[in-house]
Amino acid sequence: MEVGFLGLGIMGKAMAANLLRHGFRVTVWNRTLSKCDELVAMGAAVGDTPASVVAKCKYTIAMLSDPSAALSVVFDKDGVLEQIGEGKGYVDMSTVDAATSCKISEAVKQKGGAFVEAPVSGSKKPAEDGQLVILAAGDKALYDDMVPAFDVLGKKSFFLGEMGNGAKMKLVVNMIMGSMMNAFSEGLCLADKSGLSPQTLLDVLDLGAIANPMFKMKGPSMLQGSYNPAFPLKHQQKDMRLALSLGDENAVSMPVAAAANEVCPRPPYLQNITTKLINMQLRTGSQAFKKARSLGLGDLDFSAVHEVLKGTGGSG
Ligand SMILES: NC(=O)C1=CN([C@@H]2O[C@H](COP(=O)(O)OP(=O)(O)OC[C@H]3O[C@@H](n4cnc5c(N)ncnc54)[C@H](OP(=O)(O)O)[C@@H]3O)[C@@H](O)[C@H]2O)C=CC1
Ligand SMILES: O=CC(=O)O
Repeated sequence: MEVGFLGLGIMGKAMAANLLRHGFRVTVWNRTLSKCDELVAMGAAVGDTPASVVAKCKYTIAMLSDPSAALSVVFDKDGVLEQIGEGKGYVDMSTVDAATSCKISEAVKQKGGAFVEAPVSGSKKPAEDGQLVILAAGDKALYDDMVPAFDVLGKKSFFLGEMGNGAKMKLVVNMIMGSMMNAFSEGLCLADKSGLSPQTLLDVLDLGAIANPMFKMKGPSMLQGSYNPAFPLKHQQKDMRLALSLGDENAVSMPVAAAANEVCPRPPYLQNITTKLINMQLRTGSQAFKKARSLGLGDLDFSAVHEVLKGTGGSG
């Protein structure tokens, strides 16, 4: 099977390499073209532009940073839309909001092509190991065509129905993950400040009902203040922002997610007012992931939010 692959960041590079290792013929493109070299050494071909990749390949996958990148690669000059058409499929695996997926879907369909959104759960290591969880929605026939590729990239694919459901599911998952990371970081700080060994806390957590791969993998490096990026903090902050916006759209109050993002001590005059007002303050106020980005930590792993929560990153 031949596929195009647009976007060779942390995830895209690992995913394209995996496809190559499993015998797929892959044509890659990346905005910074030099990042294609490693894939070429593994046997990939290179396209000069997204349009040229789509012209060559029946199926093209994208793995890009955010909604603006996803839209740019489709709609800008030399973009996907210039060559998509009858008999071709486009699969965007980036984490974006449902509105972005729907906009791309409509444009691709108008040109006669098929579109599937397929964001993934799982980070750099699962991408390298083909252990992602794929959250797809949209054109079912294209989804079925892509199953051989999804089987290489992931351990399980979900087809979630209408366009936008993949994006929404991914944002719900990452909203939970971002809140958990904040709670975890606070727990490490609390253990430390109250005279307990944070390492012993990790051991205790790992044996109990809330043991999970994220605590196990990130905990030891957080204790060392080491944040080599697997999932960049700037992307987690984007996901919190998009998830909170999804909450707003659906009138779902999410005080935990909002509070987990918050870093400013609440001023006393706000402490006794209604939950609704507090939520407004949290959503418009300084937030932990935002604060971390503003301190220049956006390219580190998202666990670097720990620096803000423990105060060394300079809390607001
Ligand atoms: N890392 C992770 O653990 C996971 C990430 N995700 C999601 O997957 C997506 C990719 O993540 P990841 O690989 O970590 O991100 P990276 O930041 O490592 O890579 C981002 C990619 O997007 C490209 N890009 C950014 N802006 C533009 C633009 N305007 N036009 C064209 N290309 C652009 C970059 O190109 P260039 O090299 O030129 O900068 C790069 O190829 C994100 O949506 C993220 O939220 C999902 C699950 C896990
Ligand atoms: O989006 C990030 C992940 O780890 O999943």
